[in-house]
Amino acid sequence: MDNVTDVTVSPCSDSAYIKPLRVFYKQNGVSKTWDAVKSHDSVCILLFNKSTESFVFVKQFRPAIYIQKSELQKHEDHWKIDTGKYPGELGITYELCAGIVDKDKNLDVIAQEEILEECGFQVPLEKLQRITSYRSGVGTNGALQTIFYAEVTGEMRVTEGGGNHHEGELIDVVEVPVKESRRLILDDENVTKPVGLMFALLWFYENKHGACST
Ligand SMILES: Nc1ncnc2c1ncn2[C@@H]1O[C@H](COP(=O)(O)OP(=O)(O)O[C@H]2O[C@H](CO)[C@@H](O)[C@H](O)[C@H]2O)[C@@H](O)[C@H]1O
Ligand SMILES: [Mg+2]
Repeated sequence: MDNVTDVTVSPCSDSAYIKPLRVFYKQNGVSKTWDAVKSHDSVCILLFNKSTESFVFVKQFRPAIYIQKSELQKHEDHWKIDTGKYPGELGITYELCAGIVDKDKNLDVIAQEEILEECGFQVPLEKLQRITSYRSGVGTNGALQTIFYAEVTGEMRVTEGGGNHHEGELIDVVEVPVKESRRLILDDENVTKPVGLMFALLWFYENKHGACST
């Protein structure tokens, strides 16, 4: 998964996923500009495996994280990244199972599909608990992310998960015991993770303490 080579980077103006835009506006009569990215909303799911008393997370290579942690070297109309100096592991994250809202379906249905595709669990819709929603960023991308919680068991696992291979998705499903989650994931700044995952763990510790024996 972290065997990432031949990295080149170019400007992007025709994406199916994001639209970089410049916003011109007046605030209290003062002219201003702001550069922002319009993108899809998303859903994510905190999965708790009752059979193993573990959280189910996904690990994957995230190009957006990788380029932030690397140095871009200009080459004519594009950039290169020296993967000897900046190995692919820099872009590996721990995340909640998640997906973009790019279909005209209810959010819980999209969440259900992502759980199956990425983690291999068949979860009935009524088992999905909507926790809340928040803005995933405020500076450049203010897309809405809705977070769900679902308890699963070993019997609900129908595939290995791993993402949609036709879309090139390469995902490792990792189970982290609740007892070790604070130390392994939450407290360790060397684990690259989005804030939604940290929020989800704190929400669980506060609201689902009785869901396991810890
Ligand atoms: N920018 C992009 N460039 C190229 N291909 C892309 C792409 N975004 C998605 N894809 C394609 O769509 C596939 C499915 O992606 P998902 O629906 O699982 O969204 P993802 O979890 O990556 O990000 C979603 O969920 C995370 C986790 O919360 C949010 O941070 C994020 O904004 C949201 O897109 C990817 O495997 C890839 O093929
Ligand atoms: Mg995803």
